Amino acid sequence: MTLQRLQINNISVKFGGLAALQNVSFELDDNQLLGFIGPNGAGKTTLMRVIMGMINPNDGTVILNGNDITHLKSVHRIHAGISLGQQIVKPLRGMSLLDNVALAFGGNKLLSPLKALMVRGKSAERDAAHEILKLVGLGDVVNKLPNEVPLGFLKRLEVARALALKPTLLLLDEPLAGLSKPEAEEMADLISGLTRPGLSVILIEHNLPQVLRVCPKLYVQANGQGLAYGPTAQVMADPVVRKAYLGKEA
Ligand SMILES: Nc1ncnc2c1ncn2[C@@H]1O[C@H](COP(=O)(O)OP(=O)(O)OP(=O)(O)O)[C@@H](O)[C@H]1O
Repeated sequence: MTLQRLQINNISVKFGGLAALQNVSFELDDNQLLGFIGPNGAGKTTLMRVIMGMINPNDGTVILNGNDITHLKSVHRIHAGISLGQQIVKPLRGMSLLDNVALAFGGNKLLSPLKALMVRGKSAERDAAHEILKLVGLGDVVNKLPNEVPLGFLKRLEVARALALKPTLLLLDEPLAGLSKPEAEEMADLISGLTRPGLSVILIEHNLPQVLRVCPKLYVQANGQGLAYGPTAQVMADPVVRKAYLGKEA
């Protein structure tokens, strides 16, 4: 199944007295790469967690392909085609890069991570994991342990693990953070290349030059509120965005 449409409708989230998200709305169709930007504390990660089912919103709905998934558990959202690459990479340190991906690959079929561990040896899954690692440029280091490779590789591994769940909607939370300029450029190209009919990507990033280079569409948020959404050039020309996000009007 491909992504027909993700609809975020008036989502609000409160953490105690703090309104982390206030009436946030946007839509995403298939084969789109949406850059999701905003200053620190804007609520970007919170919104990704709402889409992934890790946080229950106080108000609003998340609609996937016409179905209300607002209160669906994360595991069922994974089965429905949503996957998340997290900001802080947490590979299983005692396992090779290949096994890290093979394990995630089993995880899209099983409800229990423990059961997924038991299928990690299956050769079909290891073969598929190898293909995914090649896709993210890690084909030559599949047998290395996470501690033996640089952060740039671990960021790619996180993308590979998210891809192993066979998503139609991939959420990536700051995949360029901590990378050098050339590494960030390569990663941005990699992400842009992943987007195709059958896979849409939401890219949360602080690296504005790379976001502007590869994302045809942007969603901008500040202080828990959506500021602008649309084609990149149009959004970046919006005086509200320039003032609130970039700190200047012209
Ligand atoms: N579990 C939580 N409990 C309480 N407050 C939280 C929690 N998670 C996030 N917040 C607060 O909600 C606000 C939005 O945080 P969030 O991490 O979503 O922002 P962000 O845009 O992803 O920021 P950054 O770019 O710094 O990662 C912040 O003020 C943050 O401190």
